[in-house]
Amino acid sequence: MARTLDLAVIAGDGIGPEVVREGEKVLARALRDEGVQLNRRELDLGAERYLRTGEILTEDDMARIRDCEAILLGAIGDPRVPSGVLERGLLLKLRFDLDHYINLRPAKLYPGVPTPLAAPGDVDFVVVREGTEGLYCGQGGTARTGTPHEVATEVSVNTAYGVERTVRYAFELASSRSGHLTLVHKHNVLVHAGGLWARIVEEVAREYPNVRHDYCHIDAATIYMVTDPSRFDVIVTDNLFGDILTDEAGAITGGIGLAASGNLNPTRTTPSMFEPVHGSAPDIAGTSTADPTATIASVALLLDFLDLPEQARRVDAAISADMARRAEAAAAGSPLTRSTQTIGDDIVKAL
Ligand SMILES: NC(=O)C1=CN([C@@H]2O[C@H](COP(=O)(O)OP(=O)(O)OC[C@H]3O[C@@H](n4cnc5c(N)ncnc54)[C@H](O)[C@@H]3O)[C@@H](O)[C@H]2O)C=CC1
Ligand SMILES: CC(C)CC(=O)C(=O)O
Ligand SMILES: [Mg+2]
Repeated sequence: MARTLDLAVIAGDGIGPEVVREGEKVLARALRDEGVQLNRRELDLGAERYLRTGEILTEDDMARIRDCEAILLGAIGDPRVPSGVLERGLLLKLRFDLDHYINLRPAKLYPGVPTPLAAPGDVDFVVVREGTEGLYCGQGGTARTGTPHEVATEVSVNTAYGVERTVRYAFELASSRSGHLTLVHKHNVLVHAGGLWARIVEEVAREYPNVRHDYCHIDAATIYMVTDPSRFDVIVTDNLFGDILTDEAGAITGGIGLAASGNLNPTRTTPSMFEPVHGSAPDIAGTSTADPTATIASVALLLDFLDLPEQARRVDAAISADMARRAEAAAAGSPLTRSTQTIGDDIVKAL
């Protein structure tokens, strides 16, 4: 029987619909070549629906999403909606409810791609960011609200269960790569959470004698990321540090418009979600200048996760070919300026 892929599509806000359109174009082409039938289910979620109906994510939406094998998401967030309403109520709710405990964010500098790095070297690492805990749990609140004595708290929740499954995933990944794992945290100050992470890394490390592991405080990690990024292979870190570090990783590898991510539930009991690292970029929405490559690279992660590695490899190769074209044009002194749609079309052609 022919394989089918039931995909939930959440284009979202700002540039989300623009980049998802291109991601879907590439996905459709890659699946067609493999004889896989794509059943797409578009969900009207995000700012427009919220402003129209007051709804963010209903039980019915969740049921329709849970029915799918995977989710392709653009971005969530709109200046017309108070900050956090959609980010927490929609994006984080999806990640938490679907138990996306691994937020996988590869960072690779393609040859010749412009980078702000003085000495680029070999930049090819993966950030394994914990996805369901930490400071993003929503534990906290305010007291004496609106007074000069207001107190606001935001509590970072770290469980041994949550940290261990993330660390274990990162060690597995490291043992399939160069065998080097770095824990990034701030255990010199965040002694409780950092202490737990460091202890669990030491414990799990005993099972992986083939993986060398070290430690880096988050503040120093932001330095090394621009001065010596080749020191990293697999970084494992918490939700907030991983969020910040991966925007920086995007910036050093050619721009945030190239950075892909997968929100994975490795147990496969719920659909995993693939999305660019960037947000809804309201500053460029509607201008057709957004780079869809991050979304297309997220499609490659989706294909790989869904056991279509050959198709994933082909999409990656098409992106590499497009990167080479960019590099050639830049080296010749006439950098390519293409619309979102043209970049998508060019990558489809390269497939
Ligand atoms: N996963 C998600 O849905 C995320 C949502 N957000 C939300 O997005 C909104 C905007 O947040 P910002 O902090 O401005 O972050 P952002 O990532 O949307 O934009 C940061 C900068 O990167 C540029 N940029 C982003 N994507 C690009 C692309 N594909 N091609 C070229 N340039 C690109 C933007 O123009 C902007 O200058 C907020 O509402 C925020 O909460 C932010 C990050 C992730
Ligand atoms: C908007 C946040 C909830 C998410 C974010 O910035 C990210 O996951 O990179
Ligand atoms: Mg982010």
